Amino acid sequence: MLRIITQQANVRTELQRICERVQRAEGERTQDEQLLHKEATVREVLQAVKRQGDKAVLHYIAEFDHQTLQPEELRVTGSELDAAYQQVSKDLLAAIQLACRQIEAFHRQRVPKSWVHFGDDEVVLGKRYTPVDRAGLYVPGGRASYPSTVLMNAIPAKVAGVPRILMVTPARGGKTINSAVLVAAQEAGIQEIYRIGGAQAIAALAYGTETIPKVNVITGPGNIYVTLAKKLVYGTVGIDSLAGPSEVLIIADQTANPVHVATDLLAQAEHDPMAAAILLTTDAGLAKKVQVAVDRQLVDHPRRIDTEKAIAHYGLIVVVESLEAAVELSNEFAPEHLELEIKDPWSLISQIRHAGAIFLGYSTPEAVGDYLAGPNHTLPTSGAARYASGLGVETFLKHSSIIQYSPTALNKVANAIDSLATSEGLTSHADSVRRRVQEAE
Ligand SMILES: NC(=O)c1ccc[n+]([C@@H]2O[C@H](COP(=O)([O-])OP(=O)(O)OC[C@H]3O[C@@H](n4cnc5c(N)ncnc54)[C@H](O)[C@@H]3O)[C@@H](O)[C@H]2O)c1
Ligand SMILES: N[C@H](CO)Cc1c[nH]c[nH+]1
Ligand SMILES: [Zn+2]
Repeated sequence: MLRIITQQANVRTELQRICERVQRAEGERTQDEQLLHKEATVREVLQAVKRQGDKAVLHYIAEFDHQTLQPEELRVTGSELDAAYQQVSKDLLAAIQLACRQIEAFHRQRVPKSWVHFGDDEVVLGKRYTPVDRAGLYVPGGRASYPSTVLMNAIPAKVAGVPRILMVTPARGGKTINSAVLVAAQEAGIQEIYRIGGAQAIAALAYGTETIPKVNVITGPGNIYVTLAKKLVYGTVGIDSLAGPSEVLIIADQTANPVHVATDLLAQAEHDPMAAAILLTTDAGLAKKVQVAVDRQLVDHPRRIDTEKAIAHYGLIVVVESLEAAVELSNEFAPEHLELEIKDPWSLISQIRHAGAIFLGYSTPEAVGDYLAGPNHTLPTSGAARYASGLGVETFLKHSSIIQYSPTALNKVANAIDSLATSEGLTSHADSVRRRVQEAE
Protein backbone atom coordinates (compact mmCIF):
# COMPACT_ATOMS: atom_id res chain seq x y z
CA MET A 1 0.00 0.00 0.00
CA LEU A 2 1.15 3.52 -0.83
CA ARG A 3 2.01 5.21 2.46
CA ILE A 4 0.53 8.61 3.38
CA ILE A 5 2.50 10.93 5.64
CA THR A 6 2.11 14.58 6.50
CA GLN A 7 4.61 17.34 5.98
CA GLN A 8 5.25 17.44 9.72
CA ALA A 9 6.54 13.87 9.67
CA ASN A 10 10.08 13.02 8.69
CA VAL A 11 9.35 13.84 5.08
CA ARG A 12 12.77 15.16 4.08
CA THR A 13 14.55 12.04 5.34
CA GLU A 14 12.03 9.85 3.52
CA LEU A 15 12.41 11.72 0.25
CA GLN A 16 16.18 11.67 0.55
CA ARG A 17 16.17 7.91 1.09
CA ILE A 18 14.08 7.43 -2.06
CA CYS A 19 16.12 9.90 -4.09
CA GLU A 20 19.41 8.27 -3.13
CA ARG A 21 18.32 4.68 -3.69
CA VAL A 22 20.85 4.10 -6.48
CA GLN A 23 23.76 5.47 -4.44
CA ARG A 24 22.67 3.31 -1.52
CA ALA A 25 22.92 0.21 -3.70
CA GLU A 26 26.64 0.89 -3.87
CA GLY A 27 27.88 -1.01 -0.86
CA GLU A 28 24.51 -2.27 0.40
CA ARG A 29 23.85 -5.98 0.50
CA THR A 30 20.97 -7.29 -1.60
CA GLN A 31 18.34 -9.25 0.24
CA ASP A 32 19.70 -12.41 -1.36
CA GLU A 33 22.82 -13.22 0.64
CA GLN A 34 23.98 -15.50 -2.19
CA LEU A 35 24.63 -12.44 -4.29
CA LEU A 36 27.49 -10.07 -3.95
CA HIS A 37 26.24 -6.56 -3.37
CA LYS A 38 25.41 -4.78 -6.58
CA GLU A 39 28.33 -2.47 -6.94
CA ALA A 40 30.82 -5.29 -6.33
CA THR A 41 29.07 -7.37 -8.99
CA VAL A 42 29.32 -4.51 -11.46
CA ARG A 43 33.02 -3.90 -10.71
CA GLU A 44 33.76 -7.59 -11.21
CA VAL A 45 31.94 -7.61 -14.57
CA LEU A 46 33.78 -4.49 -15.76
CA GLN A 47 37.20 -5.89 -14.84
CA ALA A 48 36.52 -9.27 -16.43
CA VAL A 49 35.27 -7.81 -19.72
CA LYS A 50 38.21 -5.41 -19.83
CA ARG A 51 40.66 -8.31 -19.44
CA GLN A 52 38.95 -11.12 -21.31
CA GLY A 53 36.69 -9.44 -23.88
CA ASP A 54 34.14 -11.68 -25.59
CA LYS A 55 34.90 -14.63 -23.29
CA ALA A 56 33.74 -12.66 -20.23
CA VAL A 57 30.84 -11.12 -22.11
CA LEU A 58 29.48 -14.57 -23.03
CA HIS A 59 30.05 -15.81 -19.48
CA TYR A 60 27.94 -13.01 -17.98
CA ILE A 61 25.23 -13.32 -20.62
CA ALA A 62 24.95 -16.95 -19.56
CA GLU A 63 24.96 -16.04 -15.86
CA PHE A 64 22.57 -13.08 -15.84
CA ASP A 65 20.48 -13.58 -18.98
CA HIS A 66 20.55 -17.37 -19.10
CA GLN A 67 21.54 -17.46 -22.77
CA THR A 68 24.30 -19.57 -24.29
CA LEU A 69 25.71 -17.57 -27.18
CA GLN A 70 28.69 -17.95 -29.50
CA PRO A 71 30.68 -14.78 -30.28
CA GLU A 72 29.30 -14.71 -33.84
CA GLU A 73 25.76 -14.71 -32.47
CA LEU A 74 26.24 -11.45 -30.58
CA ARG A 75 25.50 -9.28 -33.60
CA VAL A 76 21.94 -9.21 -34.93
CA THR A 77 21.96 -10.37 -38.55
CA GLY A 78 20.51 -8.65 -41.61
CA SER A 79 17.90 -11.38 -42.02
CA GLU A 80 16.72 -10.91 -38.43
CA LEU A 81 16.40 -7.21 -39.09
CA ASP A 82 14.34 -7.85 -42.23
CA ALA A 83 12.18 -10.45 -40.50
CA ALA A 84 11.29 -8.04 -37.68
CA TYR A 85 9.09 -6.02 -40.05
CA GLN A 86 6.87 -9.08 -40.59
CA GLN A 87 6.25 -9.30 -36.85
CA VAL A 88 4.94 -5.81 -36.14
CA SER A 89 1.43 -4.68 -36.94
CA LYS A 90 0.69 -1.83 -39.34
CA ASP A 91 -0.58 0.25 -36.42
CA LEU A 92 2.59 -0.23 -34.42
CA LEU A 93 4.76 0.63 -37.41
CA ALA A 94 2.70 3.79 -38.00
CA ALA A 95 3.05 4.72 -34.31
CA ILE A 96 6.84 4.22 -34.46
CA GLN A 97 6.99 6.38 -37.58
CA LEU A 98 4.87 9.13 -35.98
CA ALA A 99 7.10 9.09 -32.89
CA CYS A 100 10.19 9.22 -35.14
CA ARG A 101 8.92 12.33 -36.93
CA GLN A 102 7.98 14.16 -33.73
CA ILE A 103 11.18 13.30 -31.87
CA GLU A 104 13.29 14.30 -34.85
CA ALA A 105 11.43 17.60 -35.31
CA PHE A 106 11.97 18.46 -31.63
CA HIS A 107 15.65 17.54 -31.61
CA ARG A 108 16.41 19.40 -34.85
CA GLN A 109 15.30 22.60 -33.13
CA ARG A 110 18.10 22.54 -30.63
CA VAL A 111 21.20 21.63 -32.63
CA PRO A 112 24.04 23.84 -31.41
CA LYS A 113 25.64 25.72 -34.30
CA SER A 114 29.35 26.40 -34.75
CA TRP A 115 30.12 30.14 -34.69
CA VAL A 116 32.97 32.61 -35.14
CA HIS A 117 33.18 36.24 -34.02
CA PHE A 118 35.49 38.74 -35.77
CA GLY A 119 36.58 41.29 -33.17
CA ASP A 120 38.85 44.35 -33.09
CA ASP A 121 42.51 44.01 -34.18
CA GLU A 122 41.64 40.96 -36.31
CA VAL A 123 40.92 38.76 -33.34
CA VAL A 124 38.79 35.76 -34.30
CA LEU A 125 37.04 33.73 -31.61
CA GLY A 126 34.54 30.94 -31.94
CA LYS A 127 33.31 27.44 -31.24
CA ARG A 128 33.29 24.52 -33.63
CA TYR A 129 30.97 21.60 -32.87
CA THR A 130 31.87 18.09 -34.02
CA PRO A 131 30.18 14.77 -33.28
CA VAL A 132 31.89 11.91 -31.47
CA ASP A 133 33.25 9.22 -33.82
CA ARG A 134 31.30 6.35 -32.26
CA ALA A 135 28.28 6.22 -29.98
CA GLY A 136 26.93 3.20 -28.10
CA LEU A 137 23.21 3.27 -27.34
CA TYR A 138 21.91 1.19 -24.44
CA VAL A 139 18.30 0.09 -24.83
CA PRO A 140 16.94 -1.68 -21.76
CA GLY A 141 15.33 -5.06 -22.20
CA GLY A 142 15.25 -6.88 -18.87
CA ARG A 143 11.67 -6.49 -17.70
CA ALA A 144 10.19 -4.80 -20.75
CA SER A 145 11.18 -3.99 -24.32
CA TYR A 146 11.57 -0.34 -25.23
CA PRO A 147 11.21 0.61 -28.90
CA SER A 148 10.56 4.15 -27.66
CA THR A 149 13.99 4.24 -25.99
CA VAL A 150 15.60 3.18 -29.27
CA LEU A 151 14.17 6.32 -30.90
CA MET A 152 15.06 8.59 -27.97
CA ASN A 153 18.71 7.48 -28.18
CA ALA A 154 19.16 7.03 -31.90
CA ILE A 155 17.47 10.14 -33.29
CA PRO A 156 19.60 12.72 -31.44
CA ALA A 157 22.75 10.72 -32.35
CA LYS A 158 21.72 10.79 -36.02
CA VAL A 159 20.83 14.48 -35.89
CA ALA A 160 24.25 15.17 -34.32
CA GLY A 161 25.86 13.42 -37.31
CA VAL A 162 27.65 10.60 -35.42
CA PRO A 163 29.30 8.52 -38.16
CA ARG A 164 29.05 5.14 -36.40
CA ILE A 165 26.21 4.33 -34.04
CA LEU A 166 25.82 0.95 -32.40
CA MET A 167 23.06 -0.30 -30.19
CA VAL A 168 23.08 -2.92 -27.44
CA THR A 169 20.04 -4.52 -25.88
CA PRO A 170 19.50 -7.81 -24.04
CA ALA A 171 17.47 -10.63 -25.54
CA ARG A 172 14.48 -11.60 -23.39
CA GLY A 173 13.48 -15.24 -23.49
CA GLY A 174 15.28 -17.05 -26.30
CA LYS A 175 17.92 -15.31 -28.35
CA THR A 176 15.57 -13.07 -30.27
CA ILE A 177 15.43 -9.34 -29.78
CA ASN A 178 11.96 -7.84 -29.59
CA SER A 179 10.73 -7.12 -33.17
CA ALA A 180 9.45 -3.62 -32.37
CA VAL A 181 12.89 -2.73 -30.99
CA LEU A 182 14.53 -3.94 -34.22
CA VAL A 183 12.00 -2.08 -36.39
CA ALA A 184 12.40 1.14 -34.36
CA ALA A 185 16.18 0.86 -34.75
CA GLN A 186 15.89 0.56 -38.51
CA GLU A 187 13.36 3.37 -38.77
CA ALA A 188 15.87 5.54 -36.91
CA GLY A 189 18.69 4.39 -39.21
CA ILE A 190 20.52 1.95 -36.91
CA GLN A 191 21.72 -1.37 -38.33
CA GLU A 192 24.57 -2.38 -36.00
CA ILE A 193 22.92 -4.08 -33.05
CA TYR A 194 24.33 -6.47 -30.44
CA ARG A 195 22.24 -8.74 -28.21
CA ILE A 196 23.78 -7.95 -24.86
CA GLY A 197 22.54 -6.02 -21.81
CA GLY A 198 23.46 -5.23 -18.22
CA ALA A 199 26.87 -4.20 -16.90
CA GLN A 200 28.58 -6.50 -19.42
CA ALA A 201 27.14 -4.45 -22.30
CA ILE A 202 28.39 -1.19 -20.77
CA ALA A 203 31.82 -2.78 -20.21
CA ALA A 204 31.99 -4.02 -23.82
CA LEU A 205 31.14 -0.55 -25.15
CA ALA A 206 33.62 1.14 -22.82
CA TYR A 207 36.60 -1.17 -23.34
CA GLY A 208 35.80 -2.92 -26.63
CA THR A 209 35.94 -6.69 -27.21
CA GLU A 210 36.89 -8.83 -30.22
CA THR A 211 33.30 -8.44 -31.50
CA ILE A 212 31.95 -5.24 -29.97
CA PRO A 213 33.79 -2.01 -30.81
CA LYS A 214 34.80 0.50 -28.16
CA VAL A 215 32.81 3.73 -28.37
CA ASN A 216 33.39 7.32 -27.25
CA VAL A 217 30.06 7.92 -25.56
CA ILE A 218 27.49 5.57 -24.02
CA THR A 219 23.91 6.77 -23.68
CA GLY A 220 20.61 5.37 -22.55
CA PRO A 221 18.75 4.33 -19.45
CA GLY A 222 18.88 1.06 -17.59
CA ASN A 223 18.39 -0.72 -14.30
CA ILE A 224 20.65 -0.44 -11.25
CA TYR A 225 23.41 -2.62 -12.80
CA VAL A 226 23.49 -0.58 -15.99
CA THR A 227 23.40 2.73 -14.13
CA LEU A 228 26.21 1.77 -11.74
CA ALA A 229 28.30 0.46 -14.65
CA LYS A 230 27.85 3.73 -16.56
CA LYS A 231 28.93 5.64 -13.48
CA LEU A 232 32.07 3.51 -13.12
CA VAL A 233 33.18 3.71 -16.78
CA TYR A 234 32.73 7.47 -16.95
CA GLY A 235 36.12 8.93 -17.79
CA THR A 236 37.07 6.00 -20.00
CA VAL A 237 34.09 7.04 -22.12
CA GLY A 238 31.56 9.84 -21.93
CA ILE A 239 28.03 9.12 -20.71
CA ASP A 240 24.77 11.05 -21.02
CA SER A 241 23.67 11.02 -17.37
CA LEU A 242 22.59 8.52 -14.75
CA ALA A 243 19.18 7.62 -16.15
CA GLY A 244 17.29 5.00 -14.21
CA PRO A 245 15.45 3.53 -12.39
CA SER A 246 12.48 5.71 -13.39
CA GLU A 247 10.74 8.26 -11.15
CA VAL A 248 7.70 10.49 -11.07
CA LEU A 249 6.77 13.17 -8.59
CA ILE A 250 3.25 14.58 -8.89
CA ILE A 251 2.09 17.82 -7.31
CA ALA A 252 -1.71 17.78 -7.12
CA ASP A 253 -4.39 19.95 -5.54
CA GLN A 254 -8.04 19.21 -4.80
CA THR A 255 -8.96 19.65 -8.47
CA ALA A 256 -6.91 16.64 -9.64
CA ASN A 257 -8.56 13.38 -10.66
CA PRO A 258 -7.42 10.74 -8.10
CA VAL A 259 -7.79 7.84 -10.53
CA HIS A 260 -5.61 9.59 -13.10
CA VAL A 261 -3.03 10.49 -10.45
CA ALA A 262 -2.95 6.85 -9.31
CA THR A 263 -2.44 5.62 -12.89
CA ASP A 264 0.38 8.08 -13.45
CA LEU A 265 2.11 6.92 -10.26
CA LEU A 266 1.79 3.29 -11.35
CA ALA A 267 2.97 4.16 -14.86
CA GLN A 268 6.43 4.79 -13.43
CA ALA A 269 6.31 2.18 -10.66
CA GLU A 270 5.64 -0.54 -13.26
CA HIS A 271 9.07 0.03 -14.84
CA ASP A 272 11.17 -1.45 -12.05
CA PRO A 273 10.97 -2.61 -8.41
CA MET A 274 13.36 0.29 -7.75
CA ALA A 275 11.21 2.90 -9.55
CA ALA A 276 9.96 5.83 -7.43
CA ALA A 277 6.40 7.24 -7.39
CA ILE A 278 5.66 10.23 -5.15
CA LEU A 279 2.59 12.40 -4.71
CA LEU A 280 2.72 15.75 -2.93
CA THR A 281 -0.79 17.07 -2.39
CA THR A 282 -2.44 19.90 -0.52
CA ASP A 283 -5.62 17.83 -0.14
CA ALA A 284 -5.82 15.03 2.47
CA GLY A 285 -9.03 13.79 0.82
CA LEU A 286 -7.27 13.37 -2.53
CA ALA A 287 -4.39 11.57 -0.78
CA LYS A 288 -6.77 8.93 0.58
CA LYS A 289 -8.59 8.52 -2.75
CA VAL A 290 -5.29 8.08 -4.62
CA GLN A 291 -4.16 5.49 -2.09
CA VAL A 292 -7.38 3.51 -2.64
CA ALA A 293 -7.18 3.89 -6.43
CA VAL A 294 -3.58 2.63 -6.50
CA ASP A 295 -4.60 -0.50 -4.58
CA ARG A 296 -7.55 -1.11 -6.92
CA GLN A 297 -5.44 -0.68 -10.05
CA LEU A 298 -2.79 -3.02 -8.69
CA VAL A 299 -5.24 -5.91 -8.23
CA ASP A 300 -5.08 -7.19 -11.81
CA HIS A 301 -1.90 -5.41 -12.86
CA PRO A 302 0.17 -7.68 -15.12
CA ARG A 303 3.39 -6.59 -13.36
CA ARG A 304 1.87 -6.62 -9.94
CA ILE A 305 4.71 -8.10 -7.90
CA ASP A 306 7.47 -5.76 -9.08
CA THR A 307 5.15 -2.76 -9.16
CA GLU A 308 4.00 -3.42 -5.58
CA LYS A 309 7.65 -3.62 -4.52
CA ALA A 310 8.32 -0.21 -6.05
CA ILE A 311 5.23 1.26 -4.39
CA ALA A 312 6.07 -0.28 -1.00
CA HIS A 313 9.75 0.76 -0.94
CA TYR A 314 9.92 3.88 -3.06
CA GLY A 315 6.32 5.12 -3.16
CA LEU A 316 4.96 7.88 -0.93
CA ILE A 317 2.10 10.34 -0.58
CA VAL A 318 2.84 13.51 1.38
CA VAL A 319 0.08 15.88 2.48
CA VAL A 320 1.64 19.34 2.34
CA GLU A 321 0.50 22.69 3.69
CA SER A 322 0.73 24.60 0.43
CA LEU A 323 1.74 24.31 -3.20
CA GLU A 324 4.84 26.37 -2.38
CA ALA A 325 5.86 23.77 0.21
CA ALA A 326 5.32 21.08 -2.43
CA VAL A 327 7.58 22.90 -4.89
CA GLU A 328 10.28 23.26 -2.25
CA LEU A 329 10.26 19.51 -1.54
CA SER A 330 10.17 18.75 -5.26
CA ASN A 331 13.21 20.97 -5.86
CA GLU A 332 15.08 19.08 -3.14
CA PHE A 333 14.13 15.73 -4.70
CA ALA A 334 14.89 16.90 -8.28
CA PRO A 335 12.64 14.33 -9.95
CA GLU A 336 13.12 12.80 -13.38
CA HIS A 337 9.46 13.60 -14.19
CA LEU A 338 7.38 16.26 -12.48
CA GLU A 339 3.63 16.39 -13.12
CA LEU A 340 1.63 19.46 -12.10
CA GLU A 341 -1.97 18.29 -11.68
CA ILE A 342 -3.24 21.59 -10.35
CA LYS A 343 -5.67 24.31 -11.39
CA ASP A 344 -3.08 26.75 -12.67
CA PRO A 345 0.12 24.82 -13.47
CA TRP A 346 1.84 27.78 -15.15
CA SER A 347 1.68 29.71 -11.85
CA LEU A 348 4.29 27.34 -10.35
CA ILE A 349 6.65 26.96 -13.27
CA SER A 350 9.00 29.83 -12.40
CA GLN A 351 9.64 28.30 -8.95
CA ILE A 352 10.64 24.88 -10.29
CA ARG A 353 14.39 24.62 -10.40
CA HIS A 354 15.30 20.96 -10.80
CA ALA A 355 13.33 18.43 -12.88
CA GLY A 356 14.17 16.33 -15.94
CA ALA A 357 10.82 17.08 -17.58
CA ILE A 358 7.77 19.03 -16.41
CA PHE A 359 4.25 17.97 -17.46
CA LEU A 360 1.59 20.64 -17.10
CA GLY A 361 -2.12 20.13 -16.57
CA TYR A 362 -4.69 17.36 -16.37
CA SER A 363 -4.40 16.13 -19.95
CA THR A 364 -0.63 15.73 -20.03
CA PRO A 365 0.14 12.32 -18.53
CA GLU A 366 3.84 11.56 -18.38
CA ALA A 367 3.30 8.77 -20.96
CA VAL A 368 2.89 11.44 -23.67
CA GLY A 369 6.50 12.42 -23.09
CA ASP A 370 7.62 8.78 -22.84
CA TYR A 371 6.46 8.03 -26.35
CA LEU A 372 6.00 10.81 -28.81
CA ALA A 373 5.62 14.41 -27.68
CA GLY A 374 9.13 15.01 -29.03
CA PRO A 375 11.38 15.84 -26.03
CA ASN A 376 13.69 13.07 -24.91
CA HIS A 377 12.50 10.56 -22.32
CA THR A 378 16.03 9.60 -21.23
CA LEU A 379 16.28 11.92 -18.28
CA PRO A 380 18.41 12.28 -15.14
CA THR A 381 17.23 10.30 -12.10
CA SER A 382 18.27 9.92 -8.43
CA GLY A 383 18.75 13.66 -7.94
CA ALA A 384 20.95 14.05 -11.03
CA ALA A 385 18.49 16.67 -12.36
CA ARG A 386 20.22 19.09 -9.95
CA TYR A 387 23.22 19.17 -12.28
CA ALA A 388 22.32 17.27 -15.46
CA SER A 389 19.78 17.39 -18.26
CA GLY A 390 18.05 14.90 -20.51
CA LEU A 391 19.67 13.20 -23.45
CA GLY A 392 19.92 15.46 -26.47
CA VAL A 393 21.81 16.22 -29.66
CA GLU A 394 24.53 17.94 -27.60
CA THR A 395 25.21 14.65 -25.75
CA PHE A 396 26.83 13.41 -28.96
CA LEU A 397 28.70 16.63 -29.74
CA LYS A 398 31.76 18.28 -28.32
CA HIS A 399 33.08 21.70 -29.19
CA SER A 400 36.53 23.03 -29.90
CA SER A 401 37.31 26.67 -29.19
CA ILE A 402 38.64 28.72 -32.12
CA ILE A 403 41.20 31.47 -31.35
CA GLN A 404 43.19 33.59 -33.81
CA TYR A 405 45.25 36.67 -32.81
CA SER A 406 46.95 39.19 -35.11
CA PRO A 407 50.43 40.64 -34.25
CA THR A 408 48.71 43.88 -33.17
CA ALA A 409 46.30 42.05 -30.88
CA LEU A 410 49.12 39.95 -29.38
CA ASN A 411 51.18 43.06 -28.72
CA LYS A 412 48.32 44.64 -26.77
CA VAL A 413 47.97 41.71 -24.34
CA ALA A 414 51.65 40.75 -24.07
CA ASN A 415 52.25 42.49 -20.74
CA ALA A 416 49.14 41.02 -19.16
CA ILE A 417 50.08 37.50 -20.22
CA ASP A 418 53.62 38.10 -19.01
CA SER A 419 52.32 39.06 -15.54
CA LEU A 420 49.99 36.09 -15.32
CA ALA A 421 52.57 33.57 -16.56
CA THR A 422 55.25 34.97 -14.26
CA SER A 423 52.88 34.74 -11.29
CA GLU A 424 52.48 31.03 -12.10
CA GLY A 425 56.22 30.55 -12.51
CA LEU A 426 55.76 29.45 -16.15
CA THR A 427 58.54 31.26 -17.95
CA SER A 428 58.15 29.51 -21.32
CA HIS A 429 54.54 30.67 -21.43
CA ALA A 430 55.74 34.25 -20.96
CA ASP A 431 58.56 33.75 -23.49
CA SER A 432 56.25 32.32 -26.15
CA VAL A 433 54.45 35.68 -26.26
CA ARG A 434 57.43 38.01 -25.63
CA ARG A 435 59.56 36.49 -28.43
CA ARG A 436 56.85 36.99 -31.02
CA VAL A 437 56.20 40.56 -29.96
CA GLN A 438 59.92 41.42 -29.97
CA GLU A 439 60.44 39.83 -33.41
CA ALA A 440 57.50 41.82 -34.81
CA GLU A 441 58.96 45.17 -33.63
N1 LIG B 1 15.21 7.15 -17.68
C1 LIG B 1 14.75 6.62 -18.80
O1 LIG B 1 14.71 7.27 -19.81
C2 LIG B 1 14.24 5.21 -18.84
C3 LIG B 1 13.61 4.71 -19.99
C4 LIG B 1 13.23 3.38 -20.02
C5 LIG B 1 13.49 2.57 -18.92
N2 LIG B 1 14.10 3.10 -17.84
C6 LIG B 1 14.50 2.30 -16.72
O2 LIG B 1 15.37 1.31 -17.26
C7 LIG B 1 15.32 0.18 -16.43
C8 LIG B 1 15.18 -1.05 -17.28
O3 LIG B 1 15.52 -2.12 -16.46
P1 LIG B 1 15.39 -3.61 -16.94
O4 LIG B 1 15.83 -4.45 -15.80
O5 LIG B 1 14.04 -3.83 -17.50
O6 LIG B 1 16.40 -3.75 -18.18
P2 LIG B 1 17.96 -3.46 -18.34
O7 LIG B 1 18.25 -3.77 -19.77
O8 LIG B 1 18.35 -2.16 -17.81
O9 LIG B 1 18.68 -4.56 -17.44
C9 LIG B 1 18.61 -5.90 -17.78
C10 LIG B 1 19.98 -6.53 -17.59
O10 LIG B 1 20.39 -6.44 -16.23
C11 LIG B 1 21.26 -7.51 -15.95
N3 LIG B 1 20.93 -8.09 -14.65
C12 LIG B 1 19.71 -8.45 -14.21
N4 LIG B 1 19.81 -8.99 -12.96
C13 LIG B 1 21.13 -8.97 -12.63
C14 LIG B 1 21.87 -9.39 -11.49
N5 LIG B 1 21.26 -9.93 -10.45
N6 LIG B 1 23.19 -9.19 -11.49
C15 LIG B 1 23.81 -8.61 -12.54
N7 LIG B 1 23.16 -8.22 -13.65
C16 LIG B 1 21.84 -8.40 -13.70
C17 LIG B 1 21.07 -8.56 -17.01
O11 LIG B 1 22.27 -8.75 -17.71
C18 LIG B 1 19.99 -7.98 -17.94
O12 LIG B 1 20.31 -8.13 -19.30
C19 LIG B 1 14.20 0.40 -15.45
O13 LIG B 1 14.76 0.80 -14.23
C20 LIG B 1 13.41 1.54 -16.04
O14 LIG B 1 12.82 2.30 -15.01
C21 LIG B 1 14.47 4.39 -17.77
N1 LIG C 1 9.33 6.48 -18.30
C1 LIG C 1 10.57 5.99 -18.88
C2 LIG C 1 11.66 6.93 -18.43
O1 LIG C 1 11.84 6.93 -17.08
C3 LIG C 1 10.55 5.93 -20.36
C4 LIG C 1 9.61 4.96 -20.98
C5 LIG C 1 9.79 4.19 -22.05
N2 LIG C 1 8.65 3.51 -22.27
C6 LIG C 1 7.80 3.85 -21.37
N3 LIG C 1 8.38 4.74 -20.57
ZN1 LIG D 1 7.63 5.26 -18.67
